[in-house]
Amino acid sequence: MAPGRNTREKLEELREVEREKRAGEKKGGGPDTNEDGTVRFYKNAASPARLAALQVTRIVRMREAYAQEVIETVVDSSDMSEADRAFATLLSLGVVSTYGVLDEVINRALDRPADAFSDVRDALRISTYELIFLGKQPHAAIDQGVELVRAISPSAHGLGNAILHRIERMRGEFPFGDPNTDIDALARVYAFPKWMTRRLVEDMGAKDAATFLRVSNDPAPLFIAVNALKATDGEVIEAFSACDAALTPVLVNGTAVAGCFHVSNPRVLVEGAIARLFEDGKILVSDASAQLIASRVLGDEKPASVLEVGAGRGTKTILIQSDAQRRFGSQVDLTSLDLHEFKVGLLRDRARAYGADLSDALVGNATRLETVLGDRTFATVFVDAPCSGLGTLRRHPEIRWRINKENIDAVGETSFAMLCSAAEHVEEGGRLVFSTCTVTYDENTGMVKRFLESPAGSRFALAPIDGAPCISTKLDEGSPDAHFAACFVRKG
Ligand SMILES: C[S@@+](CC[C@H](N)C(=O)[O-])C[C@H]1O[C@@H](n2cnc3c(N)ncnc32)[C@H](O)[C@@H]1O
Repeated sequence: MAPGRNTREKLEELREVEREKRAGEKKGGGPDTNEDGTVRFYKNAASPARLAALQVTRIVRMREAYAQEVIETVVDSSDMSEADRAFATLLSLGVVSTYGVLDEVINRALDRPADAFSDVRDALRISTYELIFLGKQPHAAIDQGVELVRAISPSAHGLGNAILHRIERMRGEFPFGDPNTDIDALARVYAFPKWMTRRLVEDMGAKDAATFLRVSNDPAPLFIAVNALKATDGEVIEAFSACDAALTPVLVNGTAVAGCFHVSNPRVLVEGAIARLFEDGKILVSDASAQLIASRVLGDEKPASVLEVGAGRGTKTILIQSDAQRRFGSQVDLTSLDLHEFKVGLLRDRARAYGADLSDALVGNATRLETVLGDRTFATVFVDAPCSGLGTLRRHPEIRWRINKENIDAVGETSFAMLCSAAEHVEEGGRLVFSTCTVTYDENTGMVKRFLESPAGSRFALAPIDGAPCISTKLDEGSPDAHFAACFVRKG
């Protein structure tokens, strides 16, 4: 998860910021904005796909929203042709993922970076993306860019024209250095913040970091999990093959994950028979690495009680119960906990819909679990920790520009405190499983080391998973997301 997102307070705060920005930009001659965040454009000749991308990227910027969610409301539900919807999606995701680099390029073309206020920048980013990252013909990209500027601020079209021509003249110099020797140029090529690129190279080594950066810009593959609480694998495979869609079993790090399948054609999910599998709670969408980790939480023997900390909206809760059903023939006694009441509400609804039993679903701060649990202990405690989410950038391309070093440190502190607090609630001989969906050393291997060296961790030993010290899935072409998990056993 991206740090600190999705709370109602945060949304309210963002709306307030947006109202203020709207008032400020209006004074500066900006366009009228509707309540849903869309802009009322001035007369222009920009193509529908580019205008839609402008709406999406502006809303993502102003509301700090996830691009995929805005695309669903602005693009997917529009009456544009399929080709236009695809182009609008390509532009929207491209712009939000390359945001900081586009701004750097635009700034290089400006005498003073403040010369283009934020609404005009939204328009310029689209054409700059087309020129720099899509290698589009200058004629079309610049003409359309000027129209986008006109749609936002008719008086700024001359400025827009001048800036885009300057960018076109400098594009041969991009990435302004040799990516093989200059880390800032490497960051620009793959559109990552420079500090993050340096950190990834330090943590992973140059070769793995370059693969990670490259693959993070690919479209995310689609995986489903068969919910063994409601369906069999055979039934689901048959339903897909009746729709002419093959399901491929998935190996993650060379290990088979029961009930996990790759879907090669995402469009098939809206087919009647497949949509019904979702409605009936027989399948759910979940990354294959997340499915692998959920299937390793319970260990070889059915535990008498399980506590899941950081349960969120309950995807892994459902997967854990589905795994218990598959392997032990019945569900486990499971208590879940999350900080946010609205997530716990969603978890309860989803658990019911998917047939997953909950002994309890608690709201509480897991850095101080004793305030909610007293001295209760469990045979297995699973901490699905909040993290920087860098392993999931293909699904949330915009978050790389929202995270900073301080966020990563802060979320790491929360995660460490959750792990130490959870350790107090593991029975003697019990399991403590820790997982993240990120790749930084401090949040993964460094966290394991830090925990084992801490007073809370001194009573635990690292227990291998599938013969390895931990699960660490790496990004590669077509691979699942990069996740991490480690398992500790409480010494007697
Ligand atoms: C990686 S996400 C969980 C994803 C979830 N397990 C799933 O499978 O859908 C981490 C979760 O930790 C929760 N969290 C963050 N800080 C917390 C805290 N101090 N106490 C309890 N939960 C917290 C977040 O609300 C978030 O839902």
